[in-house]
Amino acid sequence: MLGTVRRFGVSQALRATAPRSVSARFATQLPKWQAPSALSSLAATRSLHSSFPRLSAATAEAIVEETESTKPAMITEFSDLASDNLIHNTIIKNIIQPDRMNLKTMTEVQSLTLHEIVKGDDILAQAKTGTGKTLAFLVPTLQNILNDPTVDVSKVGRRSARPRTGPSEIRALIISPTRELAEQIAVEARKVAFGTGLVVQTAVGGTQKRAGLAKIQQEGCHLLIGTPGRLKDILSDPWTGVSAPKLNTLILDEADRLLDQGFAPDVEEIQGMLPDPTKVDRQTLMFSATVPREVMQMVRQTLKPNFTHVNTVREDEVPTHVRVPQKLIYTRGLENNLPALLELAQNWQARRDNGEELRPFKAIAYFNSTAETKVSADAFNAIARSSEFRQSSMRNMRMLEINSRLSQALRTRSADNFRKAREGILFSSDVTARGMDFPDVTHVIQVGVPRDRETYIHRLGRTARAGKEGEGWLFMHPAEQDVYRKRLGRLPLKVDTVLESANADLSQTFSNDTPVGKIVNQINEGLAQCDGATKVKSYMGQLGTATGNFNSKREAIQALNQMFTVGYNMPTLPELSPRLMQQMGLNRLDGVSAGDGSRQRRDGGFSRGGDRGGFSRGGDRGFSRGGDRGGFSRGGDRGERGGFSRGGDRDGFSRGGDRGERGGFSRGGDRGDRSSRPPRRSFDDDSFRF
Ligand SMILES: Nc1ncnc2c1ncn2[C@@H]1O[C@H](COP(=O)(O)OP(=O)(O)OP(=O)(O)O)[C@@H](O)[C@H]1O
Repeated sequence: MLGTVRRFGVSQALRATAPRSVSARFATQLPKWQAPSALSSLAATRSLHSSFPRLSAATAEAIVEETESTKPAMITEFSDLASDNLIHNTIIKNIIQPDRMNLKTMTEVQSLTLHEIVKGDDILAQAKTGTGKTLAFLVPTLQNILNDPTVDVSKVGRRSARPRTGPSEIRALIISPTRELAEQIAVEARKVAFGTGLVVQTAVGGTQKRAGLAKIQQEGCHLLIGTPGRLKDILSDPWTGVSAPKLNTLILDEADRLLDQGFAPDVEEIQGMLPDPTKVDRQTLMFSATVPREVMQMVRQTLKPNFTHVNTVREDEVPTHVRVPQKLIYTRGLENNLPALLELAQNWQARRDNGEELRPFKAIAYFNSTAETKVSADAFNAIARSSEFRQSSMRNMRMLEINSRLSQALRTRSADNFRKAREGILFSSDVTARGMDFPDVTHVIQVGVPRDRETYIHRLGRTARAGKEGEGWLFMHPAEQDVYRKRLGRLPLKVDTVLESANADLSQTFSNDTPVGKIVNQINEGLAQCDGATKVKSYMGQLGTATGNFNSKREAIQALNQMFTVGYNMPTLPELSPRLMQQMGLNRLDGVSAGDGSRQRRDGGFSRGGDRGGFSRGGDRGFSRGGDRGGFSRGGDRGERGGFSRGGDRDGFSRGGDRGERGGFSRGGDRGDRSSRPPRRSFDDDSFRF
């Protein structure tokens, strides 16, 4: 991958040119400003908040070793940040006041980066998911803007008056890989900046560009937060009047994602639109829970040579929270995934009903293909509408769906509803895998082996945040075993056999007399109410994932066919066009249904009720057009990536006509240079569609 990324030249564009020494401080090389006095308060802090990731013993030891008496003491309490005017009183109040953010003690990553950022250093910060990285970069960045004498916030507090800022007053820019994350960061930033006069704005895809621009023009902007596509769009368009000639700080949240080949070209272009770093000094901050080795080199080329590397995940540590139990469920077939998911929810609820003190079941189920997300959400929604469910103790569970195929309004609504929900399941693609801070998620369930280790870690990180407990589950077909080992490496997953329906033979007929039979029948009824076309899309979507994940293509096809006929109860398999079969290397495989889709059309196409199957809506174009996206097409947002091939072939690989896409299988999308990486991604790949 590095080779590819280097070709894009991001490092050049990103590099600040001020002369620097050549020392980067790494991992446990902790802030030089740490003084021994901090350790007593440290111990007190930890005893108060034992489960929250504060400074670890190893860190503390390292701190003692690294201590230089000339450096200021490390601060661990937000209230102490007022000393030496380090952080503006208004910001501190916003953070600590009970009626505001109500936070008291800084997390490890916050303590370890604050001084360095205020000092103006470039930083790479790696800390586990849910440990407060957002505030770690927001607080000092907002403070730095306030410290800038050319920033005018003199009209603060006067109701009608806005501070004197225009669209060209942007001092800091935060790039986020997803829209939802950008919005979430903005909400947090506005809380921190409240009453300071600093103006925070967003620029994210899927929203009305004109309305967003008008807001920036009317209200001005000091801190802009956005997604790569929209940022590029507005910064490159002279008619928007939005530019950043005084920009001093650039922040890449989920930095490894933004430096990956999918986003790197956009990030590079955005850099090119910012002031020349030889003329306007620029600080660059990178934050993520994961920094794979490949990206590390890229980071080094990107940051100033003496950047500070704060890594709160020890080298010898698995970068998932030890306190998150992670369970591996082998499923008999792909059709067992949904029954197993329902059983998991029911088991939890039954324990609650029996008086165990458990939090309400609030889960995110991650799928590797968008269409599978939809089928699953549709089936569970149908179940939730049944009278049996509505009379059960699970009746308050919300069944929500989020993926890039939904309009931005629906995505936002789903995210908001899930945030507010006390209990429920969010059926999600990877659009929520990074950074999203949904409160009180008790379970993260990953259906199928994810594309890479980082994805596993970030998805898992949606639970057990800010010191809370949580569980991780991975549902996996036995034929994914090899890829599981290669891709995920060392992780603390334990095989669990508690879910009976995961191993049931679903080709049998079940009576409602047994718990498993009841679950299977509920799922069957739910799936029976799903659109046949959606099921075809799900098959097609999973075709790419399964052939990439399974030990062999033959096993993948068998498993998919079984899921389609037995699980989805569809009588005829989707036909694959000769061209598609050739491209996927499926030509000589038994079980592949070759054709042009006429069988599905003859049989009734997109009938509701799920018993007749479906194929393509319009004429004889094969699987889907851009809008349908039956698995291979791409579409939706600007800035999306991935998919299969480019070039709009109508046998199922068409692009959705969106702008700014790149990558994909045919264009080096198999990351051949990441030898340990999975070569394939789902064809209706969602995590590239932000
Ligand atoms: N010092 C603190 N004390 C208690 N809670 C905190 C503190 N700082 C942040 N939080 C809360 O912790 C939660 C997680 O924070 P945040 O979303 O910034 O995590 P993150 O490290 O960025 O996670 P991810 O890697 O998933 O993006 C948020 O709800 C946030 O409000």
